[in-house]
Amino acid sequence: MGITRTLDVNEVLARQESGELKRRLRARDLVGFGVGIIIGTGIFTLAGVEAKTHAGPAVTLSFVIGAVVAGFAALCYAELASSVPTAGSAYTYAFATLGEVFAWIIGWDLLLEFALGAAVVSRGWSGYLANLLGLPQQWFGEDATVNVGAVAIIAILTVIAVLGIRESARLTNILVLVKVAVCVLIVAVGVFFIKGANLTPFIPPAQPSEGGAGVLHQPVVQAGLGLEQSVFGIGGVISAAAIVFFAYTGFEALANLGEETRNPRKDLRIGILGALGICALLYVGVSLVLTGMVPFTDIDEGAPLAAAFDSVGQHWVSALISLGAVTGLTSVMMVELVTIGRIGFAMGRDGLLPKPIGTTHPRWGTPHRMTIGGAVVIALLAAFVPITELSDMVSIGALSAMAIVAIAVPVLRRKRPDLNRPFKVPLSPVLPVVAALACFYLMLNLDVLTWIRFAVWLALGLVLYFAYGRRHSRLASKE
Ligand SMILES: NC(=[NH2+])NCCC[C@H](N)C(=O)O
Repeated sequence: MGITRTLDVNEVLARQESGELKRRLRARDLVGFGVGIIIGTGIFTLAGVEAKTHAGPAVTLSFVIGAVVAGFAALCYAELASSVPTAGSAYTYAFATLGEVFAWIIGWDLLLEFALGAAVVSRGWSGYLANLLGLPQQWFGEDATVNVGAVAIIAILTVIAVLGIRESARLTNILVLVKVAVCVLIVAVGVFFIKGANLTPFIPPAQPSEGGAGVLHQPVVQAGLGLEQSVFGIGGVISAAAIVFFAYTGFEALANLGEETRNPRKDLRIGILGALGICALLYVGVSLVLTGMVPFTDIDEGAPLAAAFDSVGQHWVSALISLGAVTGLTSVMMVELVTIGRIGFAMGRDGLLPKPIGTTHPRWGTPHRMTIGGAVVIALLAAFVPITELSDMVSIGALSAMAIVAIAVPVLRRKRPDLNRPFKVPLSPVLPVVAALACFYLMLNLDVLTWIRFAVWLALGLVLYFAYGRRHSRLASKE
C-alpha cells in the first residue's frame, strides 16, 4: 500500500478509550476556545486596512463572504469531528480517507498554520501592549532586534498549556468574556456615530491600483489571467474577502479537542458552529460601524478602531479597545499552543513524528513534549523575524486544510456508510464540493509570493516524509 495506506476508522475510534488525554471540556469551554482563537488581529486591524485599500465600506460584504465560506467549511468539520473525534483533526481525517502521504502533508500544513499563527499574533500582542502601557519600542515594537514581549507571553502561556486543558480553558474563558464585551461595546456605541454619507457608495468603483504591485504581490488569479491590476469594485471586495478570511481562521482548532471533550458527539459541533456564528455576527457589526464612522479613505491603518472612536471624541471606548485587543490576542495564542500540542501528539502517536512526541505527561495529561517544542520554535521565530506580513501564509494553510476536510466528508460517507454520524452536512456531496471550491477560489486571491512560500513549505514537508515518516510510520511495521 505504501504511501497511500490508510488508518482504520475503528482504530481511531478505539483510541477514544485510551484515556491519555483528559476529558475535561464541556460545550461552553469549546465555544470559549473557538471564540478565543477566532477573534484577533483580523477584526482589530485587517478590517480597517482592507476597507482603506481594497473594498471601501463593502469590507462588510467581504466579511459576509468570509463567513459563508468559513460556515460551509465548519459544517464539514462538524460532521467529521462529531463522528470521528480525535486529537488529530484534519490530519487524522485525511489519514482515514485519502492516505498517509496526504495526511502527513495536511499535518505539516496545520503545524505551519498554528505555529505561524501564534508567532504572528505574539508580535502584534507585544506592539499593542507597548502602546497600552508606554513600553519601549526597541523591546516590544515591530523593529525590535529581539522581541522580548512576544517571547515572554509565549513562555507564560506554554506553562499553562502544559499544566492542563482545564487550566487553559479557564484562562481562555475569562479572556474571551473581556474581548466579546469590548466588541459588543464597539457596536453598541458605534451605531450612534454612523453617517450614511460614509457608506455611500457602498462599493466604490473599481480603479487601477496605484503604480501597480510587482508580480509577486498580485493575487494569483490576476497574475495568472494577466488581468489589469485593480482595487475596489467587486474584484476588490473579493480580494479583501481572501485577506480578511484570516479573521475566521482558527475555529478548526476545536476539532483537535475530540479526546478531551466530555461529550464529543454533541459538544464539538456546538463549539464549532456556535463560535463561528458568534464571531461572524460581531465581525459584520464591527466592520459596519467602523466604515460608517469614518470615511474609508481616512481610516487609520495602525489602529483603525481606536482611531475611529478618538475621531468622534469617545476616548474611553478607544482605551477599552486596546485592552480588548491585548486580552483578545492573548487568548488566540493560548488556543494556538494547545492545538499545536494535539496535532504533534497525533502525528507522533502514528509514528510520523518521533514516538515520544506522541505521549502525554503522566500527571498533567497534556502532550507536553510537543507543546514545549512547538513553543520554542514559535518563540524563536517571534523573537527575531519580522513575520507580521506572513499572516497570509496562515490563511493559505487554513484554507487548504478546509478544502481537504470538505472533500473527506463525501469520501468517508462512501467508505464507511455505516458510521454513526450524530451530525450530517446537508446536501452532501454538493455542499462539501462547493465548500472546497470556495476555499480554493479564496486561495487564488492570495498573492503569488504567498503561494511560492507555501509550495516551498510543502516541498520541505515531502522531503521529511520520505526521509523519516514513511519508514517510521506505525503502519509501515504492519505491512
Ligand atoms: N491558527 C490560526 N489560524 N491562527 C490565526 C488566528 C487568527 C485570528 N482569527 C485573528 O483574526 O487574529
